[in-house]
Amino acid sequence: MTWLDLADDAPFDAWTLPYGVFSTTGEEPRVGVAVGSWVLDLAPLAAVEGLDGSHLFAQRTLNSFLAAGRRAWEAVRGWVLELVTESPHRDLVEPHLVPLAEATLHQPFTVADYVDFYASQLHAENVGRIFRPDSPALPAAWRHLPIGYHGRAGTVVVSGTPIARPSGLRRVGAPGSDVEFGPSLKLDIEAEAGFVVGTPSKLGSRVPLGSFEDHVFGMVLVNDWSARDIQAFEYVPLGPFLGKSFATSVSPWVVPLAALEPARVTPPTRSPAVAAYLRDGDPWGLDLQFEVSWNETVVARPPSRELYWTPAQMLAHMTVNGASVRTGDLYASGTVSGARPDTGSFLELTWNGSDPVTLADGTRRTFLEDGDTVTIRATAPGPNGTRQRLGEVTGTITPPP
Ligand SMILES: O=C(O)/C=C/C(=O)CC(=O)CC(=O)O
Ligand SMILES: [Ca+2]
Ligand SMILES: [Mg+2]
Repeated sequence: MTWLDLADDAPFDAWTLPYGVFSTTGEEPRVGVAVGSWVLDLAPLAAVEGLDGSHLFAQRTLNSFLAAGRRAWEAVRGWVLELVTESPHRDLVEPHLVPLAEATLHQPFTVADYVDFYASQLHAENVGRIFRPDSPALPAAWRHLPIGYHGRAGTVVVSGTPIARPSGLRRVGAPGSDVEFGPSLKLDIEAEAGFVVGTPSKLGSRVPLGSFEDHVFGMVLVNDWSARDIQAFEYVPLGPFLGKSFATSVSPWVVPLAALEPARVTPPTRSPAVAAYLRDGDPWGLDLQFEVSWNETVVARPPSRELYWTPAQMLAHMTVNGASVRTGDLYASGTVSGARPDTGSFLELTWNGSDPVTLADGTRRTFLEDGDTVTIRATAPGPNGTRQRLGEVTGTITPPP
C-alpha cells in the first residue's frame, strides 16, 4: 500500500517502479523512477539520504546504474519501495516528485549491441507462409535454438521520435517484376519485449540459464519498425539489413526484472527436447499482454505467454559460443503474435495487405501511411492479483526525407 494518491488511470502503480532518464525545463537530464503520475527524482533524494550510490543517478543515462550490478539494483528497488509505501517518508519524498506531464523523457540507456530474436511460433509460421509459401512454415532450426540476427544499436530511438519512411530497392509488383528504388510501400511495425543487459560477461565464457538475473536488469517495450518490401527483396540469404536498420523504438521506462516476478509463467513444452544449455529448470516465460493502437484504434492484443523461447534462453544462446555481452546490450523477443487478429505486425494482421483493417475514423489500412501513429502498450500480472502497466512505445511516420 502506498501513501501516494494514485489515480486508477495513472501510467504506473507503486510496484512496477521503472527507471528512466528525464529532465524539466532548464535542468539536466537525470535518472528517475516513475510512480503513479510522477517521476521520483532519485539524485537529490539519495543525496539527502546520504546513500553511497547517489552518483549513479545524476547521470544522463542509466548505464552507470546498469553496470552497478544486481546487489545495487536490489538495494535501490528496496529503498524506493520503502519510500513510496511507508508514510513517514512522505515529507522527505514529496518535494522530489515531478509530475510526469512536466518531464521530458530521454533515451534511457546507451545501447551497446542490439540483437533481435524470433521466439513467437505463430509469428514465425505466419511470416513463413507469407514470404516462403513453398517451404515449411517453420525454419529447420527453429525448435532447436532461438533464431536471431544482429540489429543496429545506433538507430535505437526513444519513444516519440518521428520515424521517417525509409527508401530502398524493392519490387513493386509480383515476384519477378522490376526492381525499383523508392520509399517503402509496405512500412510495418513489430511489437516486442526487449531485455536490457546490466552486468557484462567475459569474452570466452557463457551465461548459463541460472545466471540470467545476474546479468539482465530489466525490460522495455520495443517497436522494430520493418519495411517489408525492402526486407523481402534484400534479405536472402543473410537476413534483415536495411529493411529494419532505419529505426527501432523503445519505451522510455525500463521495468526491472524484479517487478515482473508475478508475471512469470511456464513456457510451452519444447519438442524435440532442447540441448542441455537451453534446458530451463526455473523458466522465465512471461505473461505480458500487449495492445497495439493504430491512430488510436486498438487493432491487436498480442499475448506473450506462449513464446517458445524465454529471455533467459536467448541470453544463454547468445553467449554459448563465448561471445560476451556488455552493459547496455539490448536484445528483443521478436514479434509477439497470438492468433489473428492479435498479431504483433500488420504484415500478419492484413495478410500482406490482402485483408485491410478499418480504423475508428472509417479509413482502411494495409501498411503504414505518412502521419500514422502506432502506440504499443503492455500490462502484466502484478502482486496480489493486481495488474501492472508496463508503459508504452509510440512513433509517428513522417514522409521520406
Ligand atoms: O520470417 C521472416 O522471413 C522474417 C521475419 C521477421 O521479419 C521478423 C523479425 O525481425 C524477427 C521477429 O521480430 O520475430
Ligand atoms: Ca523484429
Ligand atoms: Mg528495427
